[in-house]
Amino acid sequence: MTDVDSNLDPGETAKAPEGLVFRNVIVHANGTSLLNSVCGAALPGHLLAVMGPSGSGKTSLLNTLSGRLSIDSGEVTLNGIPVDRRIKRKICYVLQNDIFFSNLTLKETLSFTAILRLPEEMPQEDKLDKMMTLAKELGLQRCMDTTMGDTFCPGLSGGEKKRANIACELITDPDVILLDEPTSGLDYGTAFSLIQTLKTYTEHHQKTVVTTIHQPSSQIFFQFDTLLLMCAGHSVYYGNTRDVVDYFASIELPMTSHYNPADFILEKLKSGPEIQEKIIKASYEKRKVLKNTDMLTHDNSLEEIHKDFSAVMGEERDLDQGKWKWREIPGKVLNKLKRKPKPSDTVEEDTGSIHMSLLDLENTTFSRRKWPTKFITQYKQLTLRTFRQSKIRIMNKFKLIETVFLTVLLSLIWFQLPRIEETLRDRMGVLFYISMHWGFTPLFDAVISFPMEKLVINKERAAGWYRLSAYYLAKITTEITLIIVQPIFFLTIVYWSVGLSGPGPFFATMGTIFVHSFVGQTMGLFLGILCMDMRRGISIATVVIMFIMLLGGFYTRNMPVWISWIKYFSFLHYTFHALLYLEFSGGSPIQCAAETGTTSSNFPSCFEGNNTRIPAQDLLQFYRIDLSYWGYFMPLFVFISLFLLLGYVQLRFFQKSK
Ligand SMILES: Nc1ncnc2c1ncn2[C@@H]1O[C@H](COP(=O)(O)OP(=O)(O)OP(=O)(O)O)[C@@H](O)[C@H]1O
Repeated sequence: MTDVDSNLDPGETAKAPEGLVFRNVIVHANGTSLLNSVCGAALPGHLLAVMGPSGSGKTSLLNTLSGRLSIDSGEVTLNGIPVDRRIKRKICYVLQNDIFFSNLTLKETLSFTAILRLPEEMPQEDKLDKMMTLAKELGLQRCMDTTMGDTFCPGLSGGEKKRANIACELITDPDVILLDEPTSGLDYGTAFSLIQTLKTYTEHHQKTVVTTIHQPSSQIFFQFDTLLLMCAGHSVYYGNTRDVVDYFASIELPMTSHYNPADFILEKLKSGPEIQEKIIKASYEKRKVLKNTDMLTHDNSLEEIHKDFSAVMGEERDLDQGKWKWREIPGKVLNKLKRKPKPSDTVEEDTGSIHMSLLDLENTTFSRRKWPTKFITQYKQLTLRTFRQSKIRIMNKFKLIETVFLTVLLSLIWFQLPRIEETLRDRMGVLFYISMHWGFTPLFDAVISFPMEKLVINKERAAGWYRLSAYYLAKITTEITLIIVQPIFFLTIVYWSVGLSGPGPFFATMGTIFVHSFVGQTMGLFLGILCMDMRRGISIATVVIMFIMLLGGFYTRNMPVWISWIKYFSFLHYTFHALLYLEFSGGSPIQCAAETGTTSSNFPSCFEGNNTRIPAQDLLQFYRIDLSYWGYFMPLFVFISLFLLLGYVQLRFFQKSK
């Protein structure tokens, strides 16, 4: 029997501790030591603040606790169970930056999150009820119809956005909530109110909350129950927040009066290598002294136990050498570590039933599934969201003005082109222009769309909200739907104003332009994914467009044979030739050029025979349109499949979501 076992009361069984416990965590990345033997614990109903100077390892610790950074040695457990892939889902991580789609309202953002992140089995009304209750609890009910906004368009305030960020994570009812500097960028009043809301929520729902914090005011500082101080990757203090000043005094670093304790601590931690070394050394000394005392067996106050925790957990080697193990802590001590009393007996209120139903679901299918919702739900929701977000980019009033302007301009420039040999060049020009415009506009739109969404998608993918395939498919369907509206208007007017072939070829031209725009869009998406940076994407897209345009068949009709194969890489070549095919093989015939002293027809059937009209076959032959319409149309589908596949592979395997 171990020393600790002998302290167990009859009938009391040793249990694993509740909450998030981390012991002797060592983490390296790229040859740098990020965390050195870091210890601490976050208990249900308590707010744990992680403080330290910039670069001390606060974010690294949160990344480790959330499972985004792997540990080299040590242990992280939740309710006694090592944090693995499954347990990771019970931990939510509120990132420092509030990353949202700016065009959506708060209500749309939260509804989308609730529907996607809550289990499929939960009725949609319950999901939305839960979302509304949470919004109310976080004080967001007044701004539900405000857009999220960004630097360019105003929307939610900094504090509201932060609350929204927290709400998106709390919606799944996680056991542990990790927050990276939730008060950064907020004024004192907003920061204080946010921490208070967080504290109430933590106590009310008995959540385990760990938050990093940078230079809090003394009022904010004392809202935290427990404090973990970091210095150069070491945990130099873990214990009750109120005791930290005494602790510093005990290591001969007394605080002068009228000082904010948080400022005092940070000042000390930043005041040079000597003091830092002293603080780090003292923390290890303290652990050594405390390890031999029987601190877990006497009737300590919770605060004392917190202090003892830090000492005990710092001595993994001793634990491993067999004195006693964490899971063998006597039940009577554990009871002290358990829940704080709830502030009221009616805390569950109307969330209770939803909370319960969620727990029931947790224990059934939900916990066994990789994704909270089915593919079809994800696809539907993502399509709706992408539609709302993208429609402002693709269908804004400037785009509409541009389309109307070009429609009028083209209609006037080429108005009712006579079907005569002299205007063949213009006829080709208008068809080339149409192909170019409706290929390159979606290409450019798509190039910038992925880099714009990158941050949101990476955040959501890292937290496992949905399948990448659902997002990718939703993105493509939405954008192509939005993109084809404008060519319908443009073509319907320009085609008849110019006087192109006729009704049959009109519909075929429309179909060809749709598919052509789709090629442009998929190519743009691929380039956007490849670059993931708007400026680089646009530069590369410009070069690619020049290449495609040059080889499209309008400028380069007599290339040297040895290089002429290069034109097959230009999707514009196929569309342009398909449109020429439709134009020349259908509609009323083209009149031969009038014979004058200086000019004559280029077509033998005109100048050798007595034809006054150019046979369609001669026109196709003259412009080297060797394939049928379908022969030019089908390669466009090959381009679409290729770009879709390459884009997906790039996103899936080469763009990390962390
Ligand atoms: N992946 C990495 N590879 C190498 N070094 C890293 C990596 N991540 C973090 N670091 C380094 O580890 C140290 C701790 O970084 P961390 O972001 O955890 O600090 P922090 O306390 O959160 O700082 P801040 O308050 O400024 O956000 C820093 O010196 C940082 O440069």
